[in-house]
Amino acid sequence: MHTETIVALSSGALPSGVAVIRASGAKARALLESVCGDLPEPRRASLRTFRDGDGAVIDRGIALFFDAPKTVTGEDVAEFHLHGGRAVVAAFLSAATRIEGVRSAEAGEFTRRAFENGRIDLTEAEGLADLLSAETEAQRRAAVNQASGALRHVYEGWMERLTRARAMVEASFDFADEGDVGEDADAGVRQAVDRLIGDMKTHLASAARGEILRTGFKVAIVGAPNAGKSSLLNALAEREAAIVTDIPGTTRDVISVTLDLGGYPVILSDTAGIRETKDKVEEIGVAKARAAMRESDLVLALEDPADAPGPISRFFSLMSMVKHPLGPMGLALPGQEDEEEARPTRAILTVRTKIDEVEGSPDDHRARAIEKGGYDFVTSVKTGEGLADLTRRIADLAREAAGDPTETIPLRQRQRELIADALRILESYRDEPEAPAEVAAETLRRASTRLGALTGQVGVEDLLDVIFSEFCIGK
Ligand SMILES: Nc1nc2c(c(=O)[nH]1)N(C=O)[C@@H](CNc1ccc(C(=O)N[C@@H](CCC(=O)O)C(=O)O)cc1)CN2
Ligand SMILES: Nc1nc2c(ncn2[C@@H]2O[C@H](COP(=O)(O)OP(=O)(O)OP(=O)(O)O)[C@@H](O)[C@H]2O)c(=O)[nH]1
Ligand SMILES: [Mg+2]
Repeated sequence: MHTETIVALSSGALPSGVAVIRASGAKARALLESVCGDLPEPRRASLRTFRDGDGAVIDRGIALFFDAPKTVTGEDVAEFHLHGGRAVVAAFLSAATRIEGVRSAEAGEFTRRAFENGRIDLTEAEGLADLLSAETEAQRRAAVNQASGALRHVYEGWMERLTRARAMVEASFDFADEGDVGEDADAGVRQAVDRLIGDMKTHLASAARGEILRTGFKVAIVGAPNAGKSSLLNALAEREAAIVTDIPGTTRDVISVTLDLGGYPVILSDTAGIRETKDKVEEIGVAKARAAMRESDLVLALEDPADAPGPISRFFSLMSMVKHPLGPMGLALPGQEDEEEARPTRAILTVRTKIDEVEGSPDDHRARAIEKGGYDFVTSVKTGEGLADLTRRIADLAREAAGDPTETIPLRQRQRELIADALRILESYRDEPEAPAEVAAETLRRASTRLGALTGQVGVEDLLDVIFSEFCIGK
């Protein structure tokens, strides 16, 4: 139990309509009594005049008292809803921290107390951090799922199964000279551990998809100089993010914008036109373009009507630059199956740009261009043709790659490493069936400390500072 009471502004930037100040700890009652003149009835919004230590009025607002232990932090909690002016909040915080035993909260300290008092586990705290930083609908849905205990449930289930297996191994010490009983128990434990290994592997594999919710679905726009790459980026981003000129070789650096497409975070990168060049700056740009292509989940290969090679030859020359290409049909190419840690979707879409420069009715030349070249899309930033279709396709691919946000698990590196560690240990148990029971018990114990660290049950003390500093002050 903490002796100090913490207080902070929990609502957003000032000025705001209403500012919410929270306090947590043993002095929450004293704070309420001092500021409001009385202790409001628990869990009822009460209108009060807030006064400082000298009795001067700070503001008139709503006060709330939540009595421990069934509160968000597990401690007594006070809330004050004030008018959201900078000076109002400053005066209130200064009056509050003048009370003995009350100090300003550090980043994430309310959540940390909730964790330390067992109100939430570490995966739920991490889910809350994700919820606060969620910018798209899919990110929000995944985060609220995790903050509500979806991962906790999975990891506690694993822990329970492992604990049962350990109990049986430890019990088998006593059966050492009773032959049959010990062997039956041993077979049961081995089967249980095998199943656990299988479930953990499935979990890690589906987490690889969820990672796209964290990093964004990466799309690289590539093509020859002047193909209309920067124009397309600007059109999709709906702002002038990249310089556009009629001079081939305008773009040198990779220019990225983050979009919300159908609720999925998409990072769209404009790159330098790829060509042989003697210009040192442009050459570096071309190298960066190739790197961006390799790191992307989707490549948009652009060609304008002046481009000679045509989409198919270009497609095949692009393939040699992409690490794990999937054809436009989503088929993996032979000998280039995804590595385990690689992202599931890699695709190339060919785009014919500047279709407005071609004579004829829009419908005619779309039909002609698709027939002639087999482009996936024909577009014009002048008329807007094809842009909505292209955007929809990118969003679809992002959704396919990331999976359903209520099921995908955007694991953190910390979690992935702990699971991989526990897996390695369990596999070493599996692979040494002749090991003495004492050794087996020790191996399983080591695996269980890794699983315990996932939910924060064990061995995370030095990690907590890192995890909770991710939050803002007041959370
Ligand atoms: N004004 C305000 N709004 C807020 C918060 C807050 O602290 N203050 N929250 C801050 O994050 C979130 C809500 N989270 C909360 C989670 C648990 C409890 C709580 O008191 N739980 C008890 C009692 C449940 C009950 O009475 O039904 C419990 O779970 O035992 C309160 C808020 C979002 N909105
Ligand atoms: N008519 C027409 N012109 C376009 C279209 N898209 C781009 N352009 C023009 O084509 C020229 C090149 O466009 P950019 O977007 O700078 O081309 P880029 O591929 O980024 O070129 P680099 O950065 O040099 O590789 C500019 O003059 C654009 O105005 C289009 O859809 N229709
Ligand atoms: Mg450009």
